[in-house]
Formats: sequence, C-alpha cells, structure tokens
Amino acid sequence: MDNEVLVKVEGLSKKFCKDLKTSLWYGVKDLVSGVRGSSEERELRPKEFWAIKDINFELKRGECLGLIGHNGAGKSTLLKILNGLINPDAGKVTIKGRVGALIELGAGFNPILSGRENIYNNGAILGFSRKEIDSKLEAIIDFAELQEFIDMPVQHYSSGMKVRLGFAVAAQMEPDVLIIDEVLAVGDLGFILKCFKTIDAILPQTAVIFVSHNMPMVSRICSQIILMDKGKVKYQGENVSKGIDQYYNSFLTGEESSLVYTDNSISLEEAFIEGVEPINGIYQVSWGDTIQLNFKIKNLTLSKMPYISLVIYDKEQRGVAEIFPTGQQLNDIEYKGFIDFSFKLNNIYLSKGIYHLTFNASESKSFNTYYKIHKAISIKIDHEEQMWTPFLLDSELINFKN
Ligand SMILES: Nc1ncnc2c1ncn2[C@@H]1O[C@H](COP(=O)(O)OP(=O)(O)OP(=O)(O)O)[C@@H](O)[C@H]1O
Repeated sequence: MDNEVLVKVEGLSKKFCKDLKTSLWYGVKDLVSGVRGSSEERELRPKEFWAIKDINFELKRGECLGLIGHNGAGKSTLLKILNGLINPDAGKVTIKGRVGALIELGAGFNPILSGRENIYNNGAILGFSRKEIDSKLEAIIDFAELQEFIDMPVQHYSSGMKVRLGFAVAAQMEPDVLIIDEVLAVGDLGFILKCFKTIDAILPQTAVIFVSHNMPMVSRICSQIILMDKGKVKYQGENVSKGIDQYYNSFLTGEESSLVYTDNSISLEEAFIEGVEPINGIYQVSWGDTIQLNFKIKNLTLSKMPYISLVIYDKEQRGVAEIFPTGQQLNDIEYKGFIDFSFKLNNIYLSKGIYHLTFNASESKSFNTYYKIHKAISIKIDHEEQMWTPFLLDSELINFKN
C-alpha cells in the first residue's frame, strides 16, 4: 500500500495555438478527421506550439512532486491535464484514487451558489455521499475560517476566501492525490502556514503535486522535482536543491548593479573579491571560505571618511545578513580622490545559492546615507552537501551518553 504508484504520466504532450481564429479552424478540422477516423495530427501546424512536451513521471503515496519553472513554462497546463480539465494531444495519465485539486482561483466552484452548497457539489463530484459530506462540513468550514460567510454566494468572496474554501475542500476530503497550483500564494501568511501544516499531516497517505515559485516552500515539502522550460523538462529527479539551483541559474544573465540612492558626494567605482575570478559577473565562493571584499570609491565632496556597511540578499531579495565592519575610522579626509576599502569576511556559512551584496556608505553606522547600490557584488556559494536553507550552522558533537 505504501509504495503504491498513484500517478503515472507517460509521454504527455499538449499543444496550443497562438491565435484564436486558427485554433477554431484546427478544432473543426480535427473534429472532421476524428469522425472520419483518420490519424490524429501529431506535428505542429503553423501558429501552434507545445505548451508541454513529452512529460513522464511516477508518484507514489507519501511523495511530493514540485513543479517549477518560469512563467509560461507549462506547469498549470500539466496540472489541468492531470485534473482532467483539458485533454492531452499525446501521452497517457493514470491516476488511482480520489483527486483533490486547487488549480485556478474559483475553478470548480459555481459562483452563484453559496460556499456551503459548493462544498456539497464538490464532495459529490469526489464521490462522497450527502451523509459523508455532512460529517466533514464543519471541519471544512472551520479550516477555511469562513463561518460567517459560508451562506454567501461564492462570486462575492475575495480571492483569499476562494482559496481558503478551495484548499479546505481539496485537503479535508481525504484525497489520495492532492494537486496544488500557485493560487495558494493568494492566501494570507497565516493561512499558507496552516495549509503547509495540513500538507505535512496528509502527505504520508497522499501523493502531492505542488506548483510554486516559492523555492523555500518547494524545498521544504517536495521529495522530487521537475524543472520545466518552454514545455520541456530541464531537470527531473530527487535532488530537489539541484533543480532549484538550475532554476536560479537560469536568471543569472543580465544581473547588473542598480543605484538606489546618491547625494552625489561619492560614487562606487570598483567592487570585487580578492583573488577570485567572477564567472558571468558572479564570484564563486565555497561554503566556509574567508574572503576579502574590496571597494574603491570616488570621493567628490566628502570631508570625512564614510562608514561602509553591507547587506546580503538572497535570490528572492530577502535580507539574510548585515555586515557592519569594525575598525572603521571616520577621520577627516586630506584630499579628494579615490578611497580603497578592504574588508575581511570570515567563514561564510551561507548555504548554497546566489547572494547579492548591497553597498551602503553613510555618515555613521546608522545616520545620513550618502550612497546605496544594490548588487555591488554577486556571490555564488558552492557546497557539496545538497542543502537548501538560508544558512548552515556549523556544529560538532561535544558530549555523548549511552
Ligand atoms: N487555453 C490556452 N490557449 C492557448 N495557449 C494557452 C492556453 N493555456 C495556456 N496556454 C499557453 O501555454 C503556455 C504554458 O502556460 P501555463 O499556464 O501552463 O504556464 P505556467 O508554467 O503555469 O506559467 P505561470 O508560472 O505563469 O503560472 C503559455 O505560453 C500559455 O500562454
């Protein structure tokens, strides 16, 4: 039972047409050729493209597949085929058991019916009797936190309320397969955290397919990953952090520093890491390395030394660390020109991934900014361990009793 394959996808492909008129014309042609019994059109015709091409995977109970990729990569199309909302042009999907799905905002709900009536409708579609739905109703309403609004037509629900109801129905109906698209992100943080707690709880009995652009969430719950690009698989496997790395690496081109603020008293002329050659503008550093950061600024009007501080941002623009180098002396400046700063950064324990340093020069540690620039230096931290958390803490065993 535990190792039962619940979802099997073989050679799945779906094509779309870029223009509606042509698409309708092809639809009529396909209908006629279908009636005549002639073979299906497998090749692309003018204006058609593969939204997904040759996707294969198997998912067992207790496993969670993360689907990641740029906008338009084909993730939602794949989910819609799995949920039976659209038909593939080639390939086969085999799903065992009950499918709970949260795909499009409001999809699966009748807008003129109330939340309560929609719960009964959805439950019936999933094969539950009225009595069974009765017994689950309170739990669903409680989970969705919609007690007050459950008798209001769904068309008057806010986006977050629709997601709450959708997830509550999908997750509380004991699905064997749970399909969740990015729509979950519409919920507020409290609800998203509650959803993840629920996913953790039902995962041992369920096969979960999860689409997200939120890599920390993907890395937290997924046991395998498919990185899609223009409908094709770019990475597939159980090494989730490798897939995420590849996804992030696909954004590496065109990374340029961006000036946030200047009062025209200084400008940053150079920023680099001593002894490290950047690749595509990114300095490759190993986890735990000690590095030397060098900055050259051009002083235009300052008469005192500025205070330099740095902030490290991860790929998703979350600040993960601040650096206030000690030993800086805010003395008078003798003459205008260039000033070189070198800072040592001991043992970087940030985990694998890309980070950007924001350079900040101000009158003192927390007063009067002169100059601020994002992505002054970009760093890629390498580590042989497959980890994907904001940073790694170094620890050693100091005591052990048996
Ligand atoms: N019904 C449709 N008719 C024509 N093209 C479509 C249709 N549905 C999707 N597409 C196209 O298929 C491609 C894949 O879309 P899809 O919604 O699957 O991407 P996605 O990976 O889910 O993107 P996102 O991250 O933005 O949600 C896109 O180019 C999209 O324009």
